[in-house]
Amino acid sequence: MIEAKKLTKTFRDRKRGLVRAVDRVSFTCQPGQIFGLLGANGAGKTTTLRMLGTLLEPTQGSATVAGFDAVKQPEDVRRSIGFLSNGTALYGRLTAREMLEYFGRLNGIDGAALRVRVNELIEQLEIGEYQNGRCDKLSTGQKQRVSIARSIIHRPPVMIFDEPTTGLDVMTSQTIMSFIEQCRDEGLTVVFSTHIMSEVERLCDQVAIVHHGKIATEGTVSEIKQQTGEQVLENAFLKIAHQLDDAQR
Ligand SMILES: Nc1ncnc2c1ncn2[C@@H]1O[C@H](COP(=O)(O)OP(=O)(O)OP(=O)(O)O)[C@@H](O)[C@H]1O
Repeated sequence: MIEAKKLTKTFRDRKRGLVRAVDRVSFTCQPGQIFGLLGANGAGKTTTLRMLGTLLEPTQGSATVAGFDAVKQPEDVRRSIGFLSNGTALYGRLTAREMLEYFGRLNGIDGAALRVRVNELIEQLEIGEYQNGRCDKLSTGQKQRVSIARSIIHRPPVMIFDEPTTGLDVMTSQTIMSFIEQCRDEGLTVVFSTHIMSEVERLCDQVAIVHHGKIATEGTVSEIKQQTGEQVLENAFLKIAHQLDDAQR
């Protein structure tokens, strides 16, 4: 489970002064649920996910991830999560298989257990054909499959996806979305960020619309449509964003 309580992050920016990137964001995501953060560029999605993933410390507020406090127990949180963004790096000189073995060892898996887990992921994600190819020679889609396998090798109970399909073609995006669904079906707690409406419609059990660092509204996709009186999620999103902008003027 993930519980964010009034998570806040301010950055000191040379040009803009103090930037409140995330402003008192609270939400809960249960096991077997996909929670989506939907927002435009600069809304604060990545910063929120990075705080959950212990990559950034909140200025205020707190978060519990898989029962551990993100500030006080960062090691435990890191062991309990898989983090996938579209920039998740692979080491070019390693083969796909070596890459998975390497990350398995980093996560304390070794010997026969490591072989079994790597083989399982190679089969599940259809990496077999290019498992012995160097990562820098793989196509974007192939790399993304290896990145997925890498992020989940230690069987974390929580998965965090930061705009995982940005810049990918339709086929690769479909692979990622199916994988996100599979995580949910296996009972994992899944949080992901996106600005793509169709992904939210397909995947999210619960969605929060993030605008200028704040959660503007939260609910199921149909609740948000109903709230705004809009049939199309994009229109509902725009309406909420405009209302918030008007209120701030
Ligand atoms: N290290 C930083 N220093 C200063 N400002 C930052 C820093 N990181 C993020 N910001 C600012 O915080 C705000 C939120 O950024 P964030 O990357 O979280 O948004 P996002 O919703 O993920 O956007 P995108 O979809 O473009 O990735 C933006 O105004 C951004 O410029």
